[in-house]
Amino acid sequence: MTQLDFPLALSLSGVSSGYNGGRALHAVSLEVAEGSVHAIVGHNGAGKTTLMSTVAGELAVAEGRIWFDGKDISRTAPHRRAKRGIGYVPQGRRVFKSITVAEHLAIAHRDRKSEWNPARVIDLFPRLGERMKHKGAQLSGGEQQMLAIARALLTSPRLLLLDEPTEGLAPAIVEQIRGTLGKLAAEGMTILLAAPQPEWPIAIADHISVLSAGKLTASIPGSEARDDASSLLEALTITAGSKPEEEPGG
Ligand SMILES: Nc1ncnc2c1ncn2[C@@H]1O[C@H](COP(=O)(O)OP(=O)(O)OP(=O)(O)O)[C@@H](O)[C@H]1O
Repeated sequence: MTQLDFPLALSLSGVSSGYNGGRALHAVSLEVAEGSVHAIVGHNGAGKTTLMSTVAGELAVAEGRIWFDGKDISRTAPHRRAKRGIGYVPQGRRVFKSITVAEHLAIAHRDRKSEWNPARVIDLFPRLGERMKHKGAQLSGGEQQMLAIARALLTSPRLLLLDEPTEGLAPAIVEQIRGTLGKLAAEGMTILLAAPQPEWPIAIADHISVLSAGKLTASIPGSEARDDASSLLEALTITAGSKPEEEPGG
């Protein structure tokens, strides 16, 4: 699939954002076609989380515009973006330690008429079905990640944002998460995900972009990356160790 074959689900135009008046993201322009998987790869500190939380609305857009489903959501509050169909799986998972898997799912499943329900997410992640009475603190990292994705799916998103969903997980679990995301993508879910390296996303991505020091420095179709990932790896190598630009007074 090329970016032009399908309508756009998400579009960023010259988006900058950051912390304490400074910028960690610099004029990022990005298009995610409906039903496609777009992977953002970049080293630690490249700005992946900043980008994801800006799209989710947790971080304000300082410059530029974000469109979702053809509407300008640049100033839309996070809960309204969620209502419009943006599901966010943040880095670190944000699973509650003291409540059970069943309770997490019940809380997330607010809209009884939605196309996703606890039975459907358990179908996708059978392991969660076996851990329903376990509290967040008793879950492994992989189970917490599954729960974080399940919780986002229960909001019936049309765009799923995943920030480093395989961070710290064993290879077998990474494979499982990749398989599940591939399945969701095959069912038509639009996915924007962030990862430090292209290794695992390359198999499912329709498009891969490199983020470095808050700027997009390379962007190629997934099919091209699967044939030859050298340009991506080169972009990552060139930018290894580069630091985000300091803003005066930032
Ligand atoms: N809460 C914060 N306050 C101030 N600066 C921050 C904050 N969070 C991130 N930064 C800075 O913004 C820049 C981008 O960080 P960000 O977390 O977006 O990168 P990342 O690519 O997600 O890295 P990682 O892989 O380590 O999560 C870094 O220089 C980081 O130090």
